[in-house]
Amino acid sequence: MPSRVITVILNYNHSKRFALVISPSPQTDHEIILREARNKFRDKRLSSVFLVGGVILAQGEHLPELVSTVWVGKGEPYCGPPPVAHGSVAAFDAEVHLVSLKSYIDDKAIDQCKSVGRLPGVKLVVGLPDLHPGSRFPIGCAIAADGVYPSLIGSDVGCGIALYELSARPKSSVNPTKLASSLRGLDEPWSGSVSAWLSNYGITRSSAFDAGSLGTVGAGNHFAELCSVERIVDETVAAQLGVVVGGLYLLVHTGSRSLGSSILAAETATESNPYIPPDSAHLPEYLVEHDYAVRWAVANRDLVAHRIKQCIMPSSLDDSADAQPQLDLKKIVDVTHNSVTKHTLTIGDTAHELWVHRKGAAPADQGVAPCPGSRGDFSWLLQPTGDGQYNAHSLAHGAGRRYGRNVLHTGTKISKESLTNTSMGSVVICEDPDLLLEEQPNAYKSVMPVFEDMEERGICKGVVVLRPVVTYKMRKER
Ligand SMILES: Nc1nc2c(ncn2[C@@H]2O[C@H](COP(=O)(O)O)[C@@H](O)[C@H]2O)c(=O)[nH]1
Ligand SMILES: [Mn+2]
Repeated sequence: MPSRVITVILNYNHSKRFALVISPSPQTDHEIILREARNKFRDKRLSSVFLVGGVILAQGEHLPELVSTVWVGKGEPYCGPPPVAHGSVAAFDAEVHLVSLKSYIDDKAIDQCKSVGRLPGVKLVVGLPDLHPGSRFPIGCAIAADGVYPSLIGSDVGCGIALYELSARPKSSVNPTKLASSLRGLDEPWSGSVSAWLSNYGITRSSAFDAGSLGTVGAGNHFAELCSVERIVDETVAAQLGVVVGGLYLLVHTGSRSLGSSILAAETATESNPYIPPDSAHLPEYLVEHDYAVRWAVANRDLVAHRIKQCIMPSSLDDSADAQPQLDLKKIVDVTHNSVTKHTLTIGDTAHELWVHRKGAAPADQGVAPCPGSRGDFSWLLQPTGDGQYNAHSLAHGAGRRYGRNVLHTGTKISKESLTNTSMGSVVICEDPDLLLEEQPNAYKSVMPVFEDMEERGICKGVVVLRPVVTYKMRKER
């Protein structure tokens, strides 16, 4: 078993806790946990190790694979959270489906899918062809369970990708360098009324993240990309969407920024992967927060698009003077790829009402979904097909990472110029050198096999192929 990190909590005082790395060792996990706990908590009397629900880890035993939190005590009864549903930490094996013949899939991601399939209540795990390992749970994956595991959705609740029309027929030919230089001020807080913008999405609450973050792309894997149409594969669907050759479009990939992390942090304050059973009184409370983050993320993508249009096609409209600012460009599609939603799925011969967790998976029951490749590859618009049973009503949300971020800092040095000007003729704006390197096209799998794997499995067909023109990540203008 490779090294793993667990949280050790003092049974009678939950504010006392520490992270423990357990590496392969001749000692048992029981011995290692007690030795370290006695040291850290300065109490030689510590003698018992509990798993969630009060199950005792016996002397000489190793921890079950999926356990990430333990409580240590000195003989008193267990004081941690109640047992998980089904009353046991022993998990059941779920079905694991992989949609991949051609796409590269890291073994670690498959192991993560199998581990998740052993969590209580999980009935089906679908690894899509963009599947790749996450720090704890797989990405590019849909997980159907009786109840909800907030940690499986990740911290960026509501993250997704939307496509907007900037211009159906630009007046002059598109010049990537000129367009790139017009994208300014996008990392600054927006000057308009964030509460008025949020009210367009039915959001009347406010958060500490509204003023500084709403309308900004955010770092990491997020991006805004101007694209042209490379090829129309399905004329009928493209016409329904209003996507035409010669048009200029905008893909926006961003989420709920720190709002989503704050929601996950609240759920995981005492346990790193809590389970909310379907009949729990907490489930509706959690869903209120989840839905808030999902709507906030939609509002965020729209505001990023609105600001980008203002940069490229400045109008007389001054957002700071507008009492009720509105999205002023046509949105073609918007899909959320980190969320949980309810679906009916037949497992074996039985139909189940299940919560489908999508961690980097596009819904396949809401019409056309974007599948971005990378800033040096094409992006696809996909029409879902089939009955959604094999793929838990989900599609790949992108090409998926091929290499972890650290790997990209090793090897031959690549010039800034070759990273900011791609082989597709597009321009990249990213003034953070680390991010520029970590998000380079080579970091991602090729999108074509990802698309072909899904098409061959009968879960989607191609509609439009988009070519990147300018990819905006971030500027350092302050
Ligand atoms: N068209 C572009 N696609 C990109 C870019 N950077 C990443 N990607 C793709 O998006 C998904 C997003 O996945 P997430 O897990 O980070 O939400 C990723 O799998 C890539 O395929 C880009 O600059 N342009
Ligand atoms: Mn995302």
